[in-house]
Amino acid sequence: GKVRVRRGVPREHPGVIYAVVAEGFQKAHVRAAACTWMRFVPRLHVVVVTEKNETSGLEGFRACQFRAVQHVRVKNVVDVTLVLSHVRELVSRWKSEKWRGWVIVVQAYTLVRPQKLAYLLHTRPEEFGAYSGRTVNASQSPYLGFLPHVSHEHGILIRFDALLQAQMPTEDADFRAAEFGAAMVANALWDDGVGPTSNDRFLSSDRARDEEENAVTWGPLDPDEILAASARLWPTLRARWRYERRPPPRVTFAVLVRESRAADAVKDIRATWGARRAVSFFVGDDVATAFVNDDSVVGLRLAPRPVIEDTFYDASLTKADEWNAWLRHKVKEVVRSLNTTSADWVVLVDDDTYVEADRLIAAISTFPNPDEPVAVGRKFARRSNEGGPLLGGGPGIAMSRAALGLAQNCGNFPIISATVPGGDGWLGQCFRSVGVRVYGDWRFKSFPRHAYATLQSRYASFHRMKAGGGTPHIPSCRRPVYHWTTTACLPHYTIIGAQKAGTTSLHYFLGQHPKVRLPWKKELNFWGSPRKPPIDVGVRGFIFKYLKAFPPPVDEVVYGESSPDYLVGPPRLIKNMMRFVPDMKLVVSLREPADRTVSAYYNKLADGTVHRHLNVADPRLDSEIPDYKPPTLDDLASAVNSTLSSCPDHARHFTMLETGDCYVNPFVLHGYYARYLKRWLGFYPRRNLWIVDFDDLQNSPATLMRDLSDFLGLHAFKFSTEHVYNTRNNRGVHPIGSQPRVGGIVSTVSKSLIEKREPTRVDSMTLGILRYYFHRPDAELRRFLENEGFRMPRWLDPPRANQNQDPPPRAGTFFWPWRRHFGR
Ligand SMILES: Nc1ncnc2c1ncn2[C@@H]1O[C@H](COP(=O)(O)OS(=O)(=O)O)[C@@H](OP(=O)(O)O)[C@H]1O
Repeated sequence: GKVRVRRGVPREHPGVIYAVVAEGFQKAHVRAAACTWMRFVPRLHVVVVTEKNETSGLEGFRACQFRAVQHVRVKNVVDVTLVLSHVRELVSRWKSEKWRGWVIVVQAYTLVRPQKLAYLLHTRPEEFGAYSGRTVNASQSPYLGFLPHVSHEHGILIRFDALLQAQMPTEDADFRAAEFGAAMVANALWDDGVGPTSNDRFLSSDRARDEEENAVTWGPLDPDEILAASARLWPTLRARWRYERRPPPRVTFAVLVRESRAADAVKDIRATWGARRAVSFFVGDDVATAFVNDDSVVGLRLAPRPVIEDTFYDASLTKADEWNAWLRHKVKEVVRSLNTTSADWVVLVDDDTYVEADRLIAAISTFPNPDEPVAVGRKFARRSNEGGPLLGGGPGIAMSRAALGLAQNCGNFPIISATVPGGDGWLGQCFRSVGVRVYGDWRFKSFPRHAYATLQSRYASFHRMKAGGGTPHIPSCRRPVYHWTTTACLPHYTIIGAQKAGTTSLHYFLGQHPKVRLPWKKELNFWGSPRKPPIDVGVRGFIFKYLKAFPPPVDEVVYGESSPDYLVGPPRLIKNMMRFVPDMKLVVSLREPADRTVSAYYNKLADGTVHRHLNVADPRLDSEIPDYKPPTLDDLASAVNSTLSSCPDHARHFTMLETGDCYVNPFVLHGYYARYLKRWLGFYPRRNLWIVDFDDLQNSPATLMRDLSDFLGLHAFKFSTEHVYNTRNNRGVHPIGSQPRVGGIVSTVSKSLIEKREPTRVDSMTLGILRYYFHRPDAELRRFLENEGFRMPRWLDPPRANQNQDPPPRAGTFFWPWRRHFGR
């Protein structure tokens, strides 16, 4: 019954575990409520409480993709004591007595503002006591009216230590009701000396509208109200501000610019995130500002800075002192020159930081009042003891205008150690001395290491975007990736197979499109290949080995790769791809499997890589193995035939790559398309998959390319499809020898030549065996394509005329080619 279990509450949202009673609601309603809370707080720790068979509540939370969801089943969700006992048991399993956090029990029909609650608990914990909520007076309460208790409808907030101490009443069958339970809890806590604190931040629905600003919860709301409220509250911040008729907070960005790179940094920031924002640049000396003539660049006229570069963490304390002293001086001057009246908030940020300004403003606006002295940013956890409550200056320090006003009066502070950074250290000491409260916020990111995370994340700023300075140009390709070492585009499509089904032609045909960029070679085989079993791909590999294989990003282009071995890859390969590119478009070309086998065989024979293909662990070429005689196609077919007679169930057939009991060589087995396609659709949605009929590539390539580029969302283009790539007589992609050729030099032949070419003679018996072998896989493929609603490739539709007429081969009959081979 567990959903997704992640241990521990994330540091960023200290200490509130939400026990949500989600029973008897429609999924849409739970989702509306849950997704509303979660819009800005993706990492709430939620315990979903349901009765036995209830699933809609769980699904509602799942739909919002909460990171930490746990499921508790209780006999009766209406009994609050029961709910709390279970939750207590669960929480105490992973939280020790020392944990200073809170548990809040709310109903799925209670709307919550989690950030506000976290903020209040952090700033004014005394307001909540050990046990609080909206108290219900005796006359309103049908049960145990003489005991003060809080209404379960608006949320019951209990400090975890009080919950642990409380002697929970045992279940009482006669009094199963929420009020009763709440009163019993109150009673239990009361005995321990803590009564409930009445708190009007827990609002009942009828007062919700008027007191919205103060409230942390509203309840009960009926389902439609939940939907309306979630639509009303924060579909986006802008809508919310519009609804509340209050202007969004005015935020000014102050960028500390390093003198040596001032020109580039200012240009880059103006070209990217600074384009639509109020940004001032502060440079320490006048020389560096000479290049611009505008008010947004402020020269501070500081004394020339010391010549120590970047190395201050390693430098000796004396040198670090000198450097730190200069930085302190600079930050102090910047703080002094900022205007406290023109903005509600000021964000101090380094010049190698990329700011997602909307997200940053969203983060700030959870602090409603700019007249409270608060500062928000990334906390330096380890250094805080030394200097004060330190925030890292790189990813940005946001301070309210009240905090700024106070900080402007700060004087000098001594440098405590070389590890307390200069400017940030000064600010920390300053904040402490004037009583500015400092909050850590995970959205200020100091190293955006995870390229993929930055795309999907809710991070508000990314520090160290480009080593050595400047905000990088964020490419406006469809799927940009930013990383502090690079910018790139995520690939949009991959041609995953099948091998020998014209993937090279497709690859280079697509490459003709003006919007398509191909990597430096066909077949990167990055996610895994037969000779490189897929390991879990890491971020560094993804960036340096994969993204770097593509040309540098330019506007509005589409990146695509082709590695036909992916199709037959194991699940791990697909998972790797899924993790980094969850909406990759997949293109698969299908060729009549017996023809495919023949083509694959003759190509490997020409390459001298038959042995390697059959023994993936051994990279040697055929010619490198003494006395190696590659098996003939007839040999291979007969071997398959004997496997089929001893092992008639195709499901048990495997190549050596996979584990299984009945061996079938990969030349043949890779034509078992249904098996592989099903595996892919176990991960990727059907809409991401496009199936090409090889027959169309041969006969109507123009139409095929038109449909394919439609699927990839490319504008109409006239592809030249005259040439045929990578034919068996004219190998372009693969080695004739050992090294693959570089992508640019791919040999093609014109179609007319191919048509004139002498066909490779294949023994009819061999072809018969192959065709017979593929009856079952083809039937499976046909069913699969039908079920998934794909167009049938021509070789399956209409059914092959002789399909049922081929006599089934009898075991032993077809051994003659084998014998012939060895007889010589
Ligand atoms: N446009 C067109 N028309 C007809 N046939 C074509 C076309 N493009 C590729 N081909 C044939 O496809 C075979 C090569 O497939 P791949 O490029 O996928 O091979 S590989 O897996 O990348 O090695 C190879 O098949 P064989 O020649 O039978 O080996 C190519 O001739």
